[in-house]
Amino acid sequence: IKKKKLRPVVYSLPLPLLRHSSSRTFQIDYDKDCFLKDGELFRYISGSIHYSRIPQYYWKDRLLKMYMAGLNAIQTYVPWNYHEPTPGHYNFTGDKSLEHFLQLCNDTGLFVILRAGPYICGEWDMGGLPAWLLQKKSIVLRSSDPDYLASVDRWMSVLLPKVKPFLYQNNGPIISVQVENEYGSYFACDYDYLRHLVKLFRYYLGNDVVLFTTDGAGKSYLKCGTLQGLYATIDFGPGGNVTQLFTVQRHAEPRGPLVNSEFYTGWLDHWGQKHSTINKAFVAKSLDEILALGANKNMLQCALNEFCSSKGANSPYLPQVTSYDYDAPLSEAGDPTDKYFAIREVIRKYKKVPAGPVLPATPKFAYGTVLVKKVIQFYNLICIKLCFFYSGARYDMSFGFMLYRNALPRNCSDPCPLSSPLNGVHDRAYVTVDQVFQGILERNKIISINITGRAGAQLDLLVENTGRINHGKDINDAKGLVTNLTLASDILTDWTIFSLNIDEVVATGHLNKLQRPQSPMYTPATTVPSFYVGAFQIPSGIPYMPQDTYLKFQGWSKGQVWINGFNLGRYWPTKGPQLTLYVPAHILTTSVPNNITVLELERAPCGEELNTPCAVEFVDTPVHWGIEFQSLGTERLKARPPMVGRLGRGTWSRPEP
Ligand SMILES: CCCCNC(=S)N1C[C@H](O)[C@@H](O)[C@@H](O)[C@H]1CO
Repeated sequence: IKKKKLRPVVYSLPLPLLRHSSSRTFQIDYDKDCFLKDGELFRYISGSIHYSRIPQYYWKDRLLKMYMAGLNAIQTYVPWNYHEPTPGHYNFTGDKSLEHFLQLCNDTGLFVILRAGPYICGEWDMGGLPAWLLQKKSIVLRSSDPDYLASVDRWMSVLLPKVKPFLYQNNGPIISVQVENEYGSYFACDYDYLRHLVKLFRYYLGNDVVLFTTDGAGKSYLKCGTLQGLYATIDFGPGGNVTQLFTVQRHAEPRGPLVNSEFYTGWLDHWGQKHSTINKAFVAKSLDEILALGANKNMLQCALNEFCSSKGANSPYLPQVTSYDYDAPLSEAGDPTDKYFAIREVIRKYKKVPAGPVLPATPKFAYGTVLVKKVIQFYNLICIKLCFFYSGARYDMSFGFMLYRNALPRNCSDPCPLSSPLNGVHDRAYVTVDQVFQGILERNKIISINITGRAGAQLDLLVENTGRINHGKDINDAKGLVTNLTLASDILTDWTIFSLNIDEVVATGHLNKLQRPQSPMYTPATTVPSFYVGAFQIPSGIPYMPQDTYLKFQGWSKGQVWINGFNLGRYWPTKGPQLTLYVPAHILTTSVPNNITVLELERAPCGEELNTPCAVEFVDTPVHWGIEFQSLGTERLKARPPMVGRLGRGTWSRPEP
């Protein structure tokens, strides 16, 4: 039999990197209190950039801008749930190609400080831990819980072998790897867990790589966050006494380099709170003090975006906004700000800053108003094949919506109270009876509403996950109806649960083909969660088109939006402060009309009953500090005064461990 010629199996390996180990070294010198790179004193001035929040299309642009700022390193988180969305299934392709990102850092001449988790915080859903861990209701996250550790072991057996070829010792850019994240701020204080992680990281990465921890600049944090064999670093923002703050690090590390792993150049935003800003001069002054001490430092340099819905929340429950603007030196669109140039001038005092022009802000284009029309109410989606029936099984939809359906067990011609006595709506439930809107139940805020309907009428609760708590003891943040509801004195049971991945529905393009309302039960009410679709053509032949833009929802309430199937995230202008969504150019096209799909959950400013057309608007400047009063138009909240909070973290007092 003719031997079948075996074709070489070609793997899509990342760009070639010398895989063999080299003579390169990166170490800590405890005599000279510094890092040594190939035996020479080395101090890093690093900037945070989260590859998981930037389309691959823009990685090079952002990295070059960070390089031109004078940084010699970047710091990035690896969100576990970004790469293992369901147990045992991994994705490191496209915008998730960590290896490609690491190669680009290498090519750009930037070293990498890799914050490998398994927990990362980072205003990311559940701090990067996958929601499917919560299928074990009693799991103790970030501990020696055997089920948690088994999942961590499996995840690290996939991640760390991918990381190893990119270590500096192997001719890669990674000079150090962070284990866990601010563990000292967590209640468990489980040293066996940290020991387990050290063994795991050493097993896969070897004994040469510098492993470190990061904790708030307080002895109480270092107590449970540090471990022998992991170099202890701290984080603090501007406004403190840097010499005094570094004495805290010296409690854990009497010798070795001073390191601030998170110097806050801005701060995070929550829906309904004022936009956080920190004055650039304030930042520059503190940065100067830190660098004058010879310390190593990482700062949040590059703002980012939360496409899809991986945004986290803080406790007491406050979901974070879609944009990770953070008032960072590089904006969410990658535009250098005044703060960027102020920081660059400080760095110039301590090291050579690359000559040549800084890459300019990318051009933005205001494509103008685009009409959209209502095509289907959310509940009618259930009949589309993408729906799933979950007969009460504990299914924690990682992202998106769950629909809970029941029949009214009693006649509520006179209003009956529908309540969540144990505050178990996680996080917002849009309530209808026979498709007639009744109201909204909201975690921590609205735990009872009155509803009306005849016995046996169809009660629907569309439950929205607005982000899992990513910091502190409440990160076991399961979603859906996590405790019973009552209708008057009845406990409602036997729900039919639909868990719908809206991204999949939108990606089918089916909604954009719908020409008119799809159901005899269709009501023109503008207050039932509904999909609106539209399209707009960007003329071809115009140089440099398409360009970045921002999408504005004047008069809309709350929802999500997709363009050409790309999930741009949540809008919530009635809460603010973010009033526009960044739209990166690469999701737009000039060759065919661009599709817009809007899921408005509350009230649209348009429709038959209002006799007004529905529209959204593409503008060329972002608004991060406003709020949209439905009737009153836009009022700009006064920009927040520079925040000087404890540890420079703004007004948030860090929860004690
Ligand atoms: C209000 C609590 C904020 C918790 N987060 C804190 S302290 N931070 C430290 C944390 O390590 C980092 O990932 C970020 O989450 C940062 C805030 O941007």
